Amino acid sequence: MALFEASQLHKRFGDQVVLESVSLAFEEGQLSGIMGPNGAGKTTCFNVLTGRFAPNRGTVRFAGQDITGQSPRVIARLGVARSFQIMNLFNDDTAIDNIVIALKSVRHQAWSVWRDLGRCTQAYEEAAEILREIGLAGKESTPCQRLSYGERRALEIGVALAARPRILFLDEPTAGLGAEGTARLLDLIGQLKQQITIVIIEHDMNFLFRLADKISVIHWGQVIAQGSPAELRHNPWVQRSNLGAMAP
Ligand SMILES: Nc1ncnc2c1ncn2[C@@H]1O[C@H](COP(=O)(O)OP(=O)(O)OP(=O)(O)O)[C@@H](O)[C@H]1O
Repeated sequence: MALFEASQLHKRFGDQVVLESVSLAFEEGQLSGIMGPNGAGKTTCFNVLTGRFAPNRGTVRFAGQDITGQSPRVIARLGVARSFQIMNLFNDDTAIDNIVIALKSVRHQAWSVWRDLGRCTQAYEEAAEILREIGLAGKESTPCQRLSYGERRALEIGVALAARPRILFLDEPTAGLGAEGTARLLDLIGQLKQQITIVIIEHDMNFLFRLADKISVIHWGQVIAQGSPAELRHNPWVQRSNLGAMAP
């Protein structure tokens, strides 16, 4: 059984059907990619999978449990983390404080404990370890707004990892990154995929084809193609979109 499964999801906004019937399965330990044209419904799909919107029909299961229509908070607590196209960081706080605030051990504490965080060395050690994992060792005390754009994108992933999730959803992680930043992120996510199940929406096909174990193409509110990068290379739709050339 897949770690995370969506079955026949249907989502409409008023009269506009965005997801007609989308079924997806993400296997534990794999990196799954989602691609498709602009406006195809990829972010809406993430929003339904992670609880921001309830589907009109269909089911979502995580680790064998039906989580359809549960709130983002409940779903996050079960071990599902996500990042957004637009970054969600506290710009005035340091890199390490952004991580500390998001730590599972800290979030579950009372506010009085949070105020005493300056003395909570264990939380800071855990956060420093996450900063090392995402390649930001040495930037602990740097205010978030003084980090480069690429460093902030990495920090956002660190914030998601701070919840120690079982599955991580990343919405267009390369957005706004140049070639060098994208190459660094490729290395980072390549390392993270050894430790955690990851699902990525990505427009950068080269990036996705190099990282993903499996890719699903969403178009017209449905999954129109699915397979490994090598399998997708032979898919007629992918070939027409001139994406097949990027498969290994
Ligand atoms: N909260 C909402 N209310 C109404 N319509 C919405 C809402 N969220 C998304 N939509 C519509 O759903 C459609 C799909 O949008 P979505 O952002 O999911 O596509 P996408 O595939 O992620 O696009 P992109 O690749 O450009 O990010 C769009 O027409 C959008 O306007």
